[in-house]
Parts: sequence; structure tokens; C-alpha cells
Amino acid sequence: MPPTKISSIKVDGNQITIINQLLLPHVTEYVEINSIEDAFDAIRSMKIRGAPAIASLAALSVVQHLDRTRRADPQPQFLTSIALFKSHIEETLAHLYESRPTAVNLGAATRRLMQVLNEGVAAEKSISDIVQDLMVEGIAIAGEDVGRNKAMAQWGGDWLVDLVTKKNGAPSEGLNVLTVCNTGSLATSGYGTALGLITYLHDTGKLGKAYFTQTAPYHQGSRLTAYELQTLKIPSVMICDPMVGSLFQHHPIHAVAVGADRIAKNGDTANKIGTYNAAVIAARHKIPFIVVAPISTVDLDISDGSKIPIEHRPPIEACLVRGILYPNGDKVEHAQVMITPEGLEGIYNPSFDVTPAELIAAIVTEKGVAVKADGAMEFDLSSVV
Ligand SMILES: CSC[C@@H](O)[C@@H](O)C(=O)COP(=O)(O)O
Repeated sequence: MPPTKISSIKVDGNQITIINQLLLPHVTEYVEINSIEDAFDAIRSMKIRGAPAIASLAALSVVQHLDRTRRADPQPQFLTSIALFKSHIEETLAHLYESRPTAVNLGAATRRLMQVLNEGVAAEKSISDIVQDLMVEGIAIAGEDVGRNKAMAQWGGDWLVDLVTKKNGAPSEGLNVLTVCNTGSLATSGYGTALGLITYLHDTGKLGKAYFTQTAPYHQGSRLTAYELQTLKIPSVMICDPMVGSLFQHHPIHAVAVGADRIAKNGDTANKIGTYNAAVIAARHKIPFIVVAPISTVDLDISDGSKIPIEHRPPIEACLVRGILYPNGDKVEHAQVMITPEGLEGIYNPSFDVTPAELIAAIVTEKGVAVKADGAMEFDLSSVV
């Protein structure tokens, strides 16, 4: 049976533990994070994934690092001078930021810590006071995620119910919402973004069914979203990625709700590969396409989606599927199975795609819902950031 509450990260004192998302849903393995390098590896290898969750882990690993080093005997050299301390923290933050390039929340988290560092140095604070300030900020970054997720779920959920009701009257069977990838508790510090909106609709009696794509090649949908929806007892239907068009042709779908890894100033949105396909087909069927993401996902320094860096994952990841060997009696044995001929060359494996603002009906953050002005192709996001 799945557990009743899923958390991607647990913190006990200065011990950080994450769920290894590469092995879910069949094997629940907890991995200890004991250093900056452990956090970097967990993010890069996707043991932890989802834009807000990786930002939280990066921030917490800095807190842990500072807490452990300030207690160390003898003290590391970087704690002996403000110049050494500053360059050590700068290098640490820059290194963590390198772990995955598309999710901007990681950059927002490292920038916040950098600002605390710079302000402390400018105010000529002691190293131990700056350490304390950085630890408070790091804990705040991870801690504020759940509250803002609940806020955006409510903004987006109420907006959608209103939109659909004005158009068609209240649907007697509730709203059917399609999502892509995994944007729930595993991808955040709790509750989720697009999956949070779906959870909110369910909890308020407004959801018909949640539909989700398998989300190849990493299968965040079939492995992680399926597991979360099962745990939450939310009625749901999985579809394979190429079935989005067929679903829209044959079933009443009221919205597509997705998360985001980076939203450019004009509203162009990078999210898990396959999101753009769903948006194009949703437009064909006049189904509202909604992006739900915290303010830290909005990158006002990037004017449009063409400038968003897109991570390409190692080609081998597109040649493998993960799961348990089946049927295998009672023994749960996790395996990766190759689905391509050995030595296949020419594999295209971008992890994200960009959905143009033109195809997006609304962008929801913890501050509210942004829609485009009549006839506009781009968003003015100033009211929601
Ligand atoms: C709340 S999570 C939003 C996005 O990070 C999510 O949709 C996504 O694309 C995750 O990609 P992943 O490669 O699994 O980290």
C-alpha cells in the first residue's frame, strides 16, 4: 500500500533524507544527503527532481554544510577570513546551480543566498552572524514552498471553475483535467503546483477525473503521478503520451494544467518534454491550458522562451525503462530494461520543451492568476510576480 503522505525531502536536525525517485513507485529507498556533493549528485542523477524540490534541497544542503562546518574541530580554513568565506560560499552556490540548467527555481534559491551573503559582507557582519543569516534564509526557502502551493492551487482552481461554469454551466460530473509529468509532493516540498490544483478541485468536490500522461522517457507520470494520485485517492486515468489527441476527441476534458521549470517575461513556458504537444492539441480543441508555478519559476531576465536553456539528458536515458521485473512472484526487483537495439546512434533527448505564451490561457502563481489582454499573444506578468 502506498504511504498516506509523500515527502520528497525530510529534515531531522541537520540530517537531510530524500526519497530516491528513480526507484519509485515499487521500491521506497531513502538516501541520506551529507554534503554539497551528495545534493549535487542527487539533483543531477534525478534521485530528486521537480523544479521547486531541487531548489529546496540545494538550499537545505547549504544550511547543513554551514551547520556542520561551524561545529567542526578544527574549523575549516574558509571560516578564518571573510574573503575566504565569501569565495567559498560563492563557489558552492555556483556549483549547485550547475546541477540542472532549465529549472530556474534553483537559480532563484542560490541568488537569494548570495544576496544574504553580500548584504552581510557589506554590513561588516561577523562570519558566524552571516552563517546564521544564511541558515535562516536556506530554511525559509524550503519551508515556504507548501504554503504558496496551496495558495496557487486555490487561485487556479477557483478561476478554472468560474471559467468553465461561465462557458458551459457547472459540469454535473465535475471537471476533467489533464496534466503532464509530476508536479505533486515529490516535485515540491509538499502539495504540488498543477497537481496541487487538481488536489484542490478534488477536495472541494469539483473534480471529475485527473488524467495524466505517462511522460516518457523518464515516466514521471506513470511512476510518480500515478503513485501520488493513488495515495491521495483521487480518481484518475493514465494515458500514453501519443494519446492526448485521442483523449480530447473522445472525452470531455475541461483543462490542461501543468507545472513549469522556467517562465520567460512574456509567458513562454519551459516544462517537461511533451507539454508543448499537449498545448498545441489543446488549442485545436479550445481547451484552456493553464500553467501553475511559484513566482520563483518566473525569470524576468529572459524576454522569451527562445532564450531558455534546455537540458538535454544523456541519450541512454531514452533507451531504458525503469520498473520491477514482472511477473516475479513476491519478489520486487527493480530493473532497467533496454528498449532499443544495442549501439543505436542518433538519439534526441531534450528534457524540456517551450510552450509559447500564445497557447497558454492563464499563468497562476501564489499571487494570483494572469491572463493575456484581449487579442494579445504575450502575458504581462507584473500582477503575479
Ligand atoms: C512542480 S514541478 C514543475 C516542473 O518542474 C515539472 O513539471 C517538470 O518538468 C519536472 O521535470 P524533471 O525533469 O522531472 O525535474
